[in-house]
Amino acid sequence: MWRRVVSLSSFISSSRTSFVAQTASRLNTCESLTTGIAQQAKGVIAPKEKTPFITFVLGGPGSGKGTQCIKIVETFGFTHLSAGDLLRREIASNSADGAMILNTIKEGKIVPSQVTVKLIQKDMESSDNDKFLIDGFPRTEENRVSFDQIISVEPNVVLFFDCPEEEMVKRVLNRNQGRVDDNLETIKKRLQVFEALSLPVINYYSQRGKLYTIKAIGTEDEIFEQVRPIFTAFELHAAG
Ligand SMILES: Nc1ncnc2c1ncn2[C@@H]1O[C@H](COP(=O)(O)OP(=O)(O)OP(=O)(O)O)[C@@H](O)[C@H]1O
Ligand SMILES: Nc1ccn([C@@H]2O[C@H](COP(=O)(O)O)[C@@H](O)[C@H]2O)c(=O)n1
Ligand SMILES: [Mg+2]
Repeated sequence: MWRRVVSLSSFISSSRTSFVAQTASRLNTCESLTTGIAQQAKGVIAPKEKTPFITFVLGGPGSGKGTQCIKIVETFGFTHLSAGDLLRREIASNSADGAMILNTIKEGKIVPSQVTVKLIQKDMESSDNDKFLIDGFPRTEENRVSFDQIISVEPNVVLFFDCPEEEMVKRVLNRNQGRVDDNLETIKKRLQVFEALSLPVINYYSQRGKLYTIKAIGTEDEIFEQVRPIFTAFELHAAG
């Protein structure tokens, strides 16, 4: 179904096969699609566009982003795209960028934005959902600008899991998932990168009124009770 719609979407979009155009085409029903496309091709009606609902999920290493994303997906039906997981998937698939990504992650540094944004874009475009949690992104100002240029959609919500450093270190060292960056040396570097490069992005969204800060201490359920009303409010808003 998605493949067919993608190929048809080239009729809708004029010069660039944008995410919005592809999303718009997905939102048409199969039946109305053929008629709609034909009418658009003749210039009778404008393409129906629906912008996806985007949540960026930010916080230091081990602050609990991935853990809370699982709960948000279960409760609110988002699609979870973890930038770190997408990069690890590239390493595992032995892609051309795999070795570069592995070295960057081991060093606790940030992978060039275009690489990460293209991976996010690919998963967004192949999803039937229009609600995305983009976890661990944007980590830098360069990430943010690159997303803006390539995907051209503003986030609706930016969550910031604010966790004390010593708690983050403790959680990462206990994580036990075999990650190459879960060691004290790399964690120290990741914390430095977070402070120097990610905090400015968090401040950027705070100034634009998009930031929701969660106190990321306590049990997983207690933390989720701070998250829940944010999305409930958006659901009510959409319904009302
Ligand atoms: N509230 C919590 N209390 C105690 N441990 C937690 C809590 N939330 C998550 N954890 C545990 O802490 C570890 C790190 O959590 P998680 O992987 O969700 O963090 P993250 O922010 O995604 O980290 P990273 O940026 O490194 O991917 C995991 O082992 C997780 O089970
Ligand atoms: N936007 C991003 C996100 C991640 N990375 C690299 O992956 C590492 C692990 O990320 P997690 O979100 O799983 O913690 C991270 O330390 C970076 O090396 C990135 O470059 N850009
Ligand atoms: Mg994570």
